[in-house]
Amino acid sequence: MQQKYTPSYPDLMEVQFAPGEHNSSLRAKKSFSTGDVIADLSKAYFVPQKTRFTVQVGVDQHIELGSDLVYMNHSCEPNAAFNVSSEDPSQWKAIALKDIEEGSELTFFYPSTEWDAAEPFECKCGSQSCLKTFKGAKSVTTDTLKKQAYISRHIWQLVEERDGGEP
Ligand SMILES: C[S@@+](CC[C@H](N)C(=O)[O-])C[C@H]1O[C@@H](n2cnc3c(N)ncnc32)[C@H](O)[C@@H]1O
Repeated sequence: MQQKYTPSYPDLMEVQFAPGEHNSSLRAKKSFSTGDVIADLSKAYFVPQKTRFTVQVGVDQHIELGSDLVYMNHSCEPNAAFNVSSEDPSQWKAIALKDIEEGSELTFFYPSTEWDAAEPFECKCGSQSCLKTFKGAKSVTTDTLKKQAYISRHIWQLVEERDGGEP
Protein backbone atom coordinates (compact mmCIF):
# COMPACT_ATOMS: atom_id res chain seq x y z
CA MET A 1 0.00 0.00 0.00
CA GLN A 2 1.42 3.35 -1.01
CA GLN A 3 2.00 5.81 1.82
CA LYS A 4 0.76 9.42 1.61
CA TYR A 5 2.52 11.03 -1.32
CA THR A 6 4.03 14.49 -0.99
CA PRO A 7 5.29 15.68 -4.38
CA SER A 8 8.84 17.05 -4.38
CA TYR A 9 8.11 19.57 -7.15
CA PRO A 10 4.29 20.04 -6.96
CA ASP A 11 4.12 22.66 -9.73
CA LEU A 12 6.45 20.84 -12.10
CA MET A 13 5.86 17.09 -12.01
CA GLU A 14 4.01 14.29 -10.28
CA VAL A 15 4.52 10.58 -9.86
CA GLN A 16 2.01 8.29 -11.49
CA PHE A 17 2.05 5.25 -9.23
CA ALA A 18 1.33 1.92 -10.89
CA PRO A 19 0.99 -1.54 -9.40
CA GLY A 20 3.79 -4.06 -9.81
CA GLU A 21 7.51 -3.63 -9.45
CA HIS A 22 9.08 -0.50 -10.93
CA ASN A 23 6.07 0.37 -13.11
CA SER A 24 5.54 3.90 -11.82
CA SER A 25 6.42 6.94 -13.91
CA LEU A 26 6.83 10.70 -13.78
CA ARG A 27 4.47 13.13 -15.53
CA ALA A 28 4.96 16.79 -16.35
CA LYS A 29 2.52 19.08 -14.51
CA LYS A 30 3.24 21.92 -16.91
CA SER A 31 4.54 22.27 -20.41
CA PHE A 32 8.26 22.82 -21.01
CA SER A 33 10.06 24.15 -24.09
CA THR A 34 13.21 22.61 -25.55
CA GLY A 35 16.17 23.64 -23.42
CA ASP A 36 14.13 24.58 -20.35
CA VAL A 37 15.40 23.62 -16.94
CA ILE A 38 12.77 21.23 -15.54
CA ALA A 39 14.30 21.09 -12.06
CA ASP A 40 17.59 21.50 -10.30
CA LEU A 41 19.15 18.51 -8.58
CA SER A 42 19.64 20.26 -5.25
CA LYS A 43 18.06 17.37 -3.32
CA ALA A 44 20.61 14.88 -4.70
CA TYR A 45 23.42 13.35 -2.64
CA PHE A 46 26.40 11.12 -3.37
CA VAL A 47 26.20 7.41 -2.62
CA PRO A 48 29.05 4.87 -2.59
CA GLN A 49 27.40 2.30 -4.86
CA LYS A 50 25.23 2.31 -7.95
CA THR A 51 21.75 0.78 -7.89
CA ARG A 52 18.84 0.83 -10.31
CA PHE A 53 17.80 4.09 -8.60
CA THR A 54 21.07 6.02 -8.80
CA VAL A 55 22.38 8.33 -11.51
CA GLN A 56 26.03 8.19 -12.53
CA VAL A 57 27.63 11.62 -12.46
CA GLY A 58 31.28 10.79 -13.03
CA VAL A 59 33.51 7.90 -14.08
CA ASP A 60 33.11 6.45 -10.58
CA GLN A 61 30.51 8.66 -8.90
CA HIS A 62 26.84 8.09 -8.30
CA ILE A 63 24.00 10.08 -6.76
CA GLU A 64 20.58 9.43 -5.34
CA LEU A 65 18.24 12.09 -6.66
CA GLY A 66 16.39 12.37 -3.33
CA SER A 67 13.17 13.47 -5.03
CA ASP A 68 10.39 12.45 -7.41
CA LEU A 69 12.96 12.66 -10.22
CA VAL A 70 13.94 9.09 -9.27
CA TYR A 71 10.71 7.98 -10.96
CA MET A 72 11.90 9.18 -14.36
CA ASN A 73 11.91 6.13 -16.63
CA HIS A 74 14.24 5.39 -19.50
CA SER A 75 13.26 5.99 -23.12
CA CYS A 76 15.32 5.39 -26.24
CA GLU A 77 13.69 8.60 -27.57
CA PRO A 78 13.76 10.72 -24.42
CA ASN A 79 12.24 14.16 -23.87
CA ALA A 80 14.52 15.07 -20.94
CA ALA A 81 18.04 14.59 -19.64
CA PHE A 82 20.02 14.92 -16.46
CA ASN A 83 22.74 17.35 -17.41
CA VAL A 84 25.49 16.40 -14.97
CA SER A 85 28.42 17.44 -17.13
CA SER A 86 29.47 20.45 -15.04
CA GLU A 87 32.25 19.98 -12.52
CA ASP A 88 30.07 22.03 -10.16
CA PRO A 89 27.21 19.87 -8.79
CA SER A 90 25.13 22.99 -8.11
CA GLN A 91 24.84 23.32 -11.91
CA TRP A 92 23.37 19.85 -12.43
CA LYS A 93 19.85 20.04 -13.84
CA ALA A 94 17.02 18.06 -15.37
CA ILE A 95 16.46 19.70 -18.75
CA ALA A 96 13.92 19.41 -21.55
CA LEU A 97 15.35 18.00 -24.78
CA LYS A 98 12.08 18.59 -26.63
CA ASP A 99 8.92 20.60 -26.19
CA ILE A 100 6.99 18.70 -23.52
CA GLU A 101 3.24 18.99 -23.07
CA GLU A 102 1.62 19.03 -19.66
CA GLY A 103 0.67 15.47 -18.71
CA SER A 104 3.38 13.80 -20.82
CA GLU A 105 5.68 11.26 -19.28
CA LEU A 106 9.16 12.63 -18.53
CA THR A 107 11.88 10.24 -19.68
CA PHE A 108 15.62 10.24 -20.11
CA PHE A 109 18.08 8.03 -21.98
CA TYR A 110 19.68 5.99 -19.18
CA PRO A 111 22.92 5.35 -21.15
CA SER A 112 23.39 9.13 -21.20
CA THR A 113 24.60 8.77 -17.61
CA GLU A 114 25.01 5.04 -16.89
CA TRP A 115 28.05 3.22 -18.24
CA ASP A 116 27.40 -0.25 -16.87
CA ALA A 117 23.88 -0.87 -15.58
CA ALA A 118 23.49 -1.94 -11.96
CA GLU A 119 20.46 -3.94 -13.09
CA PRO A 120 19.89 -4.37 -16.85
CA PHE A 121 16.28 -4.62 -18.10
CA GLU A 122 14.23 -5.23 -21.23
CA CYS A 123 13.15 -1.82 -22.47
CA LYS A 124 9.41 -1.18 -22.77
CA CYS A 125 9.67 2.39 -24.07
CA GLY A 126 8.02 1.37 -27.35
CA SER A 127 9.78 4.06 -29.39
CA GLN A 128 10.63 3.46 -33.04
CA SER A 129 14.34 3.38 -32.34
CA CYS A 130 14.04 1.23 -29.19
CA LEU A 131 17.30 -0.54 -28.34
CA LYS A 132 15.23 -3.31 -26.64
CA THR A 133 17.57 -3.78 -23.70
CA PHE A 134 19.23 -1.40 -21.29
CA LYS A 135 22.65 -2.54 -20.09
CA GLY A 136 24.46 0.80 -20.00
CA ALA A 137 26.36 2.94 -22.51
CA LYS A 138 29.15 0.36 -22.47
CA SER A 139 26.92 -1.83 -24.66
CA VAL A 140 25.74 0.95 -27.01
CA THR A 141 27.63 1.81 -30.19
CA THR A 142 29.25 5.20 -30.49
CA ASP A 143 27.10 5.98 -33.56
CA THR A 144 23.93 5.29 -31.58
CA LEU A 145 25.12 7.47 -28.70
CA LYS A 146 25.91 10.29 -31.15
CA LYS A 147 22.26 10.36 -32.26
CA GLN A 148 21.16 11.38 -28.77
CA ALA A 149 20.68 15.06 -27.95
CA TYR A 150 22.51 14.69 -24.64
CA ILE A 151 25.23 12.32 -23.43
CA SER A 152 27.16 13.26 -20.29
CA ARG A 153 30.82 14.15 -20.27
CA HIS A 154 31.89 11.10 -18.24
CA ILE A 155 30.17 8.79 -20.74
CA TRP A 156 32.07 10.38 -23.65
CA GLN A 157 35.26 9.97 -21.62
CA LEU A 158 34.54 6.25 -21.13
CA VAL A 159 33.57 5.84 -24.80
CA GLU A 160 36.89 7.39 -25.76
CA GLU A 161 38.74 4.85 -23.61
CA ARG A 162 36.68 2.02 -25.09
CA ASP A 163 37.16 3.15 -28.68
CA GLY A 164 40.85 3.88 -28.25
CA GLY A 165 40.83 7.67 -28.39
CA GLU A 166 38.15 8.17 -31.04
CA PRO A 167 34.95 9.66 -29.47
C1 LIG B 1 14.96 4.68 -11.34
S1 LIG B 1 13.71 3.50 -11.54
C2 LIG B 1 12.45 4.39 -12.41
C3 LIG B 1 11.12 4.32 -11.71
C4 LIG B 1 10.48 2.96 -11.74
N1 LIG B 1 9.64 2.83 -12.92
C5 LIG B 1 9.72 2.67 -10.48
O1 LIG B 1 8.49 2.56 -10.52
O2 LIG B 1 10.36 2.53 -9.42
C6 LIG B 1 14.46 2.49 -12.75
C7 LIG B 1 13.75 1.19 -12.97
O3 LIG B 1 12.51 1.43 -13.66
C8 LIG B 1 12.30 0.43 -14.65
N2 LIG B 1 12.32 1.07 -15.98
C9 LIG B 1 12.68 2.33 -16.28
N3 LIG B 1 12.56 2.57 -17.59
C10 LIG B 1 12.14 1.45 -18.16
C11 LIG B 1 11.86 1.06 -19.50
N4 LIG B 1 11.98 1.90 -20.54
N5 LIG B 1 11.47 -0.22 -19.72
C12 LIG B 1 11.33 -1.09 -18.70
N6 LIG B 1 11.58 -0.78 -17.40
C13 LIG B 1 11.98 0.47 -17.13
C14 LIG B 1 13.44 -0.57 -14.50
O4 LIG B 1 13.05 -1.57 -13.60
C15 LIG B 1 14.52 0.28 -13.90
O5 LIG B 1 15.51 -0.46 -13.20
